[in-house]
Amino acid sequence: MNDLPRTDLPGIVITGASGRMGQMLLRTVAASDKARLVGAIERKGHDWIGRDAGEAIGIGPLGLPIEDEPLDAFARAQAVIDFTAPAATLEFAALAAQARAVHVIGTTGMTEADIAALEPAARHAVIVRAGNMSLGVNLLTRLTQKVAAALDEDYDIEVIEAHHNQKVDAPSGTALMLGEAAAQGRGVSLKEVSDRGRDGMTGQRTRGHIGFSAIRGGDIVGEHDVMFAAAGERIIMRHVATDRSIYARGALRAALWGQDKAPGQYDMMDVLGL
Ligand SMILES: NC(=O)c1ccc[n+]([C@@H]2O[C@H](COP(=O)([O-])OP(=O)(O)OC[C@H]3O[C@@H](n4cnc5c(N)ncnc54)[C@H](O)[C@@H]3O)[C@@H](O)[C@H]2O)c1
Ligand SMILES: O=C(O)C1=N[C@H](C(=O)O)CCC1
Repeated sequence: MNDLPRTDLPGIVITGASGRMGQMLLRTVAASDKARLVGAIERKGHDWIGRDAGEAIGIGPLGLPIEDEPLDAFARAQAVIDFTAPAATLEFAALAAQARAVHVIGTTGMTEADIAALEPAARHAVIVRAGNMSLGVNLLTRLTQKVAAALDEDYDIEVIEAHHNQKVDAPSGTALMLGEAAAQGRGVSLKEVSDRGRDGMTGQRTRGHIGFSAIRGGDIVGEHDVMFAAAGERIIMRHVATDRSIYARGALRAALWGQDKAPGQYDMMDVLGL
């Protein structure tokens, strides 16, 4: 047990505490007057284990040591915010369900099989999962669906994303969310119309397909364009993230929103009422 003051505010555990998002989430929850930090988790063997989470991220002592036993931490939490990696997220889903804690999943790069494997956990606890937790991207997603529904296949849909050079998955979770929304708007299955990784003699573009391109470089936080390209005109809708706090604020909002919901799988559209 840590020596944080006990209050009635929902207790939150952050997994992947040393990561780019883990650190931003620790800052966001520590500064919030709507929740309190009750745990910070890293993988076994990480050199931050045992260090005070606040000192490790440079905001001063929080009285919260970084731990490597997730279930112990989840048992004293009302929510777990998890931006890590697919294998870790599957493990955390089972443990969060055991603890009946809301599991907010920001992790991307999950396969269809990974997502299906969340279902047993969602029978016992609330899971909120989204490839992007920001208000702006979720609005763009809804707009994309509406524009795709309004236009026919004379408009070629392309999703272009750019991220930092440490990102390990492509297309980004956000790009897939946007592509899925475009496919839904058109009334087609993304799986059947998705064009990824064009290279070499690809032949002409297939009418009705949705294309994806990924740029990786430097410290780009996250940029997404949805392009509707037709003869004589192009509509381009763009979201540019300049600070990871937009994702952390969305994740905290999801953790609080989930407190009185029935077990099941939800996304940020549910949280934001979009
Ligand atoms: N949904 C969103 O809004 C959103 C926004 C930003 C990033 N992301 C996603 O979040 C994930 C993390 O991104 P990042 O930039 O913070 O990556 P990162 O590599 O900086 O951090 C990941 C952290 O997870 C930790 N981790 C891995 N396995 C673990 C385990 N078994 N137990 C405990 N900790 C473990 C790593 O040690 C690392 O500290 C990625 O999938 C990324 O795409 C999603
Ligand atoms: O930095 C990342 O990694 C991000 N991942 C999410 C994605 O894959 O879309 C959200 C944007 C930042």
